Amino acid sequence: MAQRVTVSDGANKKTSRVRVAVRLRPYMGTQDEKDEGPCVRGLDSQNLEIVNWRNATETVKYHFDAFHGEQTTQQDIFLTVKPILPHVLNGQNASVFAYGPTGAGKTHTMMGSSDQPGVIPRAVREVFKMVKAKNGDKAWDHSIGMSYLEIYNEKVLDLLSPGSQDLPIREDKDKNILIPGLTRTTITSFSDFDKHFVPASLNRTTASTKLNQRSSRSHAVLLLKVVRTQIAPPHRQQTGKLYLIDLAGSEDNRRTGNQGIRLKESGAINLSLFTLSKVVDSLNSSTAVRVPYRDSKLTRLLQDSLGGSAHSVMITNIAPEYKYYFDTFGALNFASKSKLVVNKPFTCETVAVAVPVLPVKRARDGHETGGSGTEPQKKKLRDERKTEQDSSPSSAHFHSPSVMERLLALEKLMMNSRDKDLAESRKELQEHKEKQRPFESKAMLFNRVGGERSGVNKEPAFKNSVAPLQRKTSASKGIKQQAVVQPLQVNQLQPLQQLADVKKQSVCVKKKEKLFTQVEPPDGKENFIEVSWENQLEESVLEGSRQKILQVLNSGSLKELKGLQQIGDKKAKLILGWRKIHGHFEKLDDLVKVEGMTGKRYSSFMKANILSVMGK
Ligand SMILES: Nc1ncnc2c1ncn2[C@@H]1O[C@H](COP(=O)(O)OP(=O)(O)OP(=O)(O)O)[C@@H](O)[C@H]1O
Repeated sequence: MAQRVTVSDGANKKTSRVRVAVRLRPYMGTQDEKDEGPCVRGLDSQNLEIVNWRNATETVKYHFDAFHGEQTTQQDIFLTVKPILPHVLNGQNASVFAYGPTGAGKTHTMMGSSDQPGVIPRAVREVFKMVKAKNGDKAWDHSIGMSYLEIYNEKVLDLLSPGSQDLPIREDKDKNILIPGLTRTTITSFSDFDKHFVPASLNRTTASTKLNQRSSRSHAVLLLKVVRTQIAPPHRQQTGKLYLIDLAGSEDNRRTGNQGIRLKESGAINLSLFTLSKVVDSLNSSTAVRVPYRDSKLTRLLQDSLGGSAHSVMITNIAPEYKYYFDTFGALNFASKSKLVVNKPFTCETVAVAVPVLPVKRARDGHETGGSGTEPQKKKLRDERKTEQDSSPSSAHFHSPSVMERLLALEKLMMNSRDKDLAESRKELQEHKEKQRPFESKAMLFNRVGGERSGVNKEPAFKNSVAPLQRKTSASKGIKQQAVVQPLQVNQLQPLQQLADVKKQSVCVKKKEKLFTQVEPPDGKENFIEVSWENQLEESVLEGSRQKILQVLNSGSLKELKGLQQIGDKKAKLILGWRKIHGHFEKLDDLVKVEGMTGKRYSSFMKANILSVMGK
């Protein structure tokens, strides 16, 4: 019976980090109508930089296990993958996948062409070569089987048996992932493989989108199973699996022009890619408790071949043209959460024209089409559609002026005008409250909000304190902004100071998280509370309000966002910009990741908005 081989270098220690390489495809004039030049460039074999959209005079620098520039050959890419292949012959599992925006070169990297074969044909050839070499010792017999499937709209379809139904993914008692009913063809040579692989590839679902004439609409997964059987007794047998995956491209439907079926495909693609990014994050994080393999078919399939004892290489494909800027930025952030902002000018020609206008333009576009669609859960996907349909009522909900809104606006006014007599303002507030008996209990809560805010008064008011977009003029500010980003991998070559900055960033995150639940200490004056104001509300009411706020944050237009309490024009744009890069807010707490939204402001924002929602 096949046994699972694990590699252990300590109890419960994850042994295999996902190795990340980035490949920059050559600049294509045809993809750049405005002739703006590249927005990203390599620095050396591990580092690259991309123009900072917030400040065109700066670049954001990334470090990876490997960086492959525009001149890279298919063989160079294969050499990044080659080291993991021998493990498959030792009964271990491995996976290689190409990730990146649509049109950035994933299929070119994985499949290639007849004159420039990609990772898949090269890896298969190499496996045969290794098996041949091993067969020389006569101790083990090897057999190789191939399966080939696509995951299309969250369905597992057999590419070697077109027309088959959605196949189930199961796990056996040894935690091996199996797909009952999936064709497995024994192959004895590379030409044998080619004979099956080429026609089966034509079965893959592709379609033309605005960004790629032949865009892959599914994740194509080639599985090689190498079974190694000991010739002499006790005839031990080991099975190693190699997954070679050409992922569908992450998509921004504002630019693909996707509608109807394409849009549905896109939702499924983005969902699985989002889950994949969470899985990779968890695997590379020392603190993650649960790896969310089960959240998509793709990651479920890869469960025994990605992370744990398996060996994985992710090739992130990126494109240099400005029109891919946000896709590239998103892909790089997925590939490495450990980024460094440096105050170093990029070449003037490449930054002068496009960057500063992009965020605003795209944020507006976002509302017209309902966002990029990077949804964390299937449920959210459904919710998103529902949200699209419900968008007007939702907007009305947050725009209809209410007593609570007016009360809160009054309080905001109080906070904004520092010179205003506090006692007088409170008197005014009290008058409003008295007029509205039905809201008495809520108004009491509001008073408490005001109490907590008495400490906030010492800080600039929200509207006036939103940081301008071009604010990264010092290294310290840059680092502060990254505080919301968890490092994916530690850059061994980073100077000590930079490593210290990364550490600082985690501390910062912790502090912010604490603020969410902490009740601010009394300031010795009036209106302070000892217990969390949330405890005063019924949980279901609170949850309902939170959901409404989250819905607006995730699908609201600029106008709808501005309808939220304490969200002005600048903050609304920053939220839209954040959404564009990172996808949706999974939870409300994620709002602190938006520039300028401190833990304190977040607490205040939540109170104001929950009360506002309740007051309607
Ligand atoms: N390194 C490269 N050198 C030359 N041409 C490339 C390179 N990478 C990609 N291309 C070309 O760019 C175009 C888009 O590439 P490809 O289809 O591989 O993108 P993709 O990321 O797989 O897109 P999708 O996700 O939409 O399937 C193709 O015409 C391809 O030949």
